[in-house]
Amino acid sequence: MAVYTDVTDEELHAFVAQYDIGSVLAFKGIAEGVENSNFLLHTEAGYFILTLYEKRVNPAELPYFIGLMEHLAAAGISCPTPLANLDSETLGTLAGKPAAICTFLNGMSVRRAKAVHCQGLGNAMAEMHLAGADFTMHRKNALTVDGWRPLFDLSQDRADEVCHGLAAEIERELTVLEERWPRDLPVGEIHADLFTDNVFFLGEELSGIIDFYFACTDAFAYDVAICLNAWCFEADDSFNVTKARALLKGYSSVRPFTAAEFEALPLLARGSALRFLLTRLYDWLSVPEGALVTPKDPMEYLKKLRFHRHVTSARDYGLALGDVVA
Ligand SMILES: Nc1ncnc2c1ncn2[C@@H]1O[C@H](COP(=O)(O)OP(=O)(O)OP(=O)(O)O)[C@@H](O)[C@H]1O
Ligand SMILES: N[C@@H](CCO)C(=O)O
Repeated sequence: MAVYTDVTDEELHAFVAQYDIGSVLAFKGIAEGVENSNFLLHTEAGYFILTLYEKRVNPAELPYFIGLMEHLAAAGISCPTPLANLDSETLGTLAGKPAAICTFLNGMSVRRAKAVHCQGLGNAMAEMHLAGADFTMHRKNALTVDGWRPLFDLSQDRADEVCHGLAAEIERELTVLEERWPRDLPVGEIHADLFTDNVFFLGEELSGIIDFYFACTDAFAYDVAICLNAWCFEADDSFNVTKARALLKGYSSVRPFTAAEFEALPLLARGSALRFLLTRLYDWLSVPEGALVTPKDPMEYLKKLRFHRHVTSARDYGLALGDVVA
């Protein structure tokens, strides 16, 4: 469950009174999510999401996340828009935590994405990348190649409890990726956690993107690689090239890939698989006794990583050089 902080009626009313959204009609905690406390807020002006930022979000980075959502929303991207209060501030304090109220987005995440959803995702991701081009703030990606080894150090000794030989396999992979990681690809603001639970659809139409709290300044194609992993594998771990082709076509019809991005895609997909393997491995080994959270399966990402290791070209993902590269 993701309500870590209790908010009293008095605190809530005083907080909402700082905004021009009328008085509170209803307020309830949202169970989904694990990072922050989220509440559905109904006021005389409509529905909103109230978020209290919990300990894994660095308060110093909130202006970047809030600013990026504001910027993208103003550019026409369907993402939560932070509301400014009567003092023109988008970030306040509630129950001792940094807090913001954002617009509510209609739609639902899909349990089983179809190719048409992947195509819509590709379109929207490319539009988001283009819309971020004139955003002036930047944030280093803490979870790219330079951050993986320190993260691995935290789990290395116990990695083989999850799978025999895992520590050695990760060590070999890290060595390869540190050596070959591409550093000269087109960069900009990326979402970096565009999993199915963060994308809403109304039927087959994409209606919104949420949860920008891993967003950072990094290679656009790395965001694409994250999505290949999160959207294009089936429950039996097989890769669905039809979905991948739809995702890549959807993306490149808005923002064509460069030749360097085409070349780098298999390596970026390996790196992205390793990134989620490492964070999941850490979380798996760190679940406190009796905790209610179910950690996500690190092995899913080991299997994805092994798949990409055998990919020799982005053609294997259904991307045709002649078709899409500018
Ligand atoms: N702007 C929004 N409009 C509608 N629903 C939203 C919005 N923001 C969040 N939600 C709802 O709240 C849930 C949790 O939000 P979110 O994924 O941002 O939380 P989190 O704790 O940061 O998540 P995570 O654990 O995925 O990092 C979402 O699954 C969605 O149901
Ligand atoms: N999307 C991440 C968790 C939240 O960042 C994962 O599936 O491992």
